[in-house]
Amino acid sequence: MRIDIAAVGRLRKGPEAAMVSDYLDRFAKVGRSLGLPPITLSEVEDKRGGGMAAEAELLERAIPPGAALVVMDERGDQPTSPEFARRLADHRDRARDLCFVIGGANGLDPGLRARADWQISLGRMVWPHMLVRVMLAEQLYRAATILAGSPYHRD
Ligand SMILES: C[S@@+](CC[C@H](N)C(=O)[O-])C[C@H]1O[C@@H](n2cnc3c(N)ncnc32)[C@H](O)[C@@H]1O
Repeated sequence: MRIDIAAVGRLRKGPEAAMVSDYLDRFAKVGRSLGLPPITLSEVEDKRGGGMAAEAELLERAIPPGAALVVMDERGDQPTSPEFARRLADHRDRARDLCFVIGGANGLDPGLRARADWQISLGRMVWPHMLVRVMLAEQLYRAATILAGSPYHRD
């Protein structure tokens, strides 16, 4: 199994980048004993201003073939953290690759959203995509701690 995050835009050095890196490191440490691989983050950038369609093409290239596609979108499902953890474990148990996709300032191409296996919302409000990276990385770490039975998550 592999787990990827494909995101539009380059995250410069700063607090968000530090938090993403910290949560992904923590995920890798906890995940090791759970059979969860370290997460790979790929950033895509369309410098020619081609909008959502051009970004979708770049994202498609970053999504590993055959991976279950999970798009982050405010219109999606709102799983609880334990439900999210179960879904992660389910993919691990079926050895299915997983790729989370985060759009840029324009949002995600409707075609990409339509072909997603799962659309996850972090609430109905729209968040800046850099914060969505932090929140997703934290939820992945939280999911790993739930699967490990550690007390980080409290219902
Ligand atoms: C600034 S938002 C783009 C908003 C854009 N106006 C739209 O209508 O989609 C950038 C990206 O962050 C993610 N995002 C923003 N808010 C979110 C939320 N509440 N839940 C899940 N993902 C969110 C989505 O992937 C979105 O494409």
